[in-house]
Amino acid sequence: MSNGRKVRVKVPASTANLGPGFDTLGMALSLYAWIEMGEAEQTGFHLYGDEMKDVPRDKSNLIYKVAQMVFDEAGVSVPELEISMYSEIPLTRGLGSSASAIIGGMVAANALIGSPLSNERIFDMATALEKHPDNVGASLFGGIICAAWDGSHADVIRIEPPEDLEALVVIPEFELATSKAREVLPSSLTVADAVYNISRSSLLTGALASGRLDLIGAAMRDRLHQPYRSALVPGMEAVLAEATQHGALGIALSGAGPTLIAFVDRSESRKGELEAFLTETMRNHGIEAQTKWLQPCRTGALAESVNENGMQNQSFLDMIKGEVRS
Ligand SMILES: Nc1ncnc2c1ncn2[C@@H]1O[C@H](COP(=O)(O)OP(=O)(O)O)[C@@H](O)[C@H]1O
Ligand SMILES: N[C@@H](CCOP(=O)(O)O)C(=O)O
Repeated sequence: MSNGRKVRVKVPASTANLGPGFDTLGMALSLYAWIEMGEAEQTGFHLYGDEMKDVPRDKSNLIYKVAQMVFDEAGVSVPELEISMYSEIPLTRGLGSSASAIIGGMVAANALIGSPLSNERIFDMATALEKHPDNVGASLFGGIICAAWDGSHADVIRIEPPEDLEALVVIPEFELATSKAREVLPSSLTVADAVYNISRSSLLTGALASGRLDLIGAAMRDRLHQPYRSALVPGMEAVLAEATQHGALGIALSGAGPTLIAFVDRSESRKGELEAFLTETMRNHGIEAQTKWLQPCRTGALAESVNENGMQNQSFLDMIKGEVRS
């Protein structure tokens, strides 16, 4: 029998790598997915929004599967679930939709059974599934994360994003699966390229931690993945080469792409020029792309009970309408 308990989780999107920090640096962004989960007598899904149209509505759904992993880990049995989800995070574009689904599903499932698992355990379980800690860390902890995965455990440091940092994402219309964008990577690198990336990744971490926005442009350069992925994203090479001349502090492929992410100083006066440059350059290469101004998101996935003490008793859809309007 269902105990009637329900939880809701709001989980942010993320951008991984930030240029040189391949599989280690990530940042949460102000673009969200909302998940409601409750124990049920029969499993059912209510998926809303354009991004959810091709997502499975049976027990093969990622949210259902990760919830069962959490219950197994905690030693409890909750076989039937009612799951609602709305997401504004585009799928397969390099903004961490799979990581947000994994983290959102795990955090919701854990909250539903009284939070027996620590966030650190959830981080390890999510990283084992996603295979790299950069997106899942950002969606779980918020802010900027630096993480290292040894195959069974991820160590992580969270950095508070600099106050003045703002992001412009350029989201091409086409999809690019992370698995496909990993297939084009070389199996080995020269020491010179490894040093190039280690030094910039370290510099970028230091620059973000100390608010040295002036160093971001030089620090975001990469020789480990972007040169190999540029053939998959027409226009990317030109955009990466020239965006800093149009007001960007720095620019990178977001995660495995095809989205590109430019960082700007909030007070930058050439934001319109940058947006026009990015859109037109992509269009000149045959790519239509949508732009969005986003903020670094300082909080990670948050769960709250739906019915407890009369709090949060509005319907999932009414809650979404209020959240997305505001
Ligand atoms: N809410 C969700 N429910 C089920 N599967 C999802 C959900 N969100 C994402 N996914 C899965 O994750 C895939 C996208 O992951 P990936 O290729 O890593 O790209 P990205 O994480 O950058 O959006 C989707 O094609 C889909 O299979
Ligand atoms: N470090 C990974 C990040 C993939 O991010 P996604 O948002 O594209 O899933 C990589 O670069 O492959």
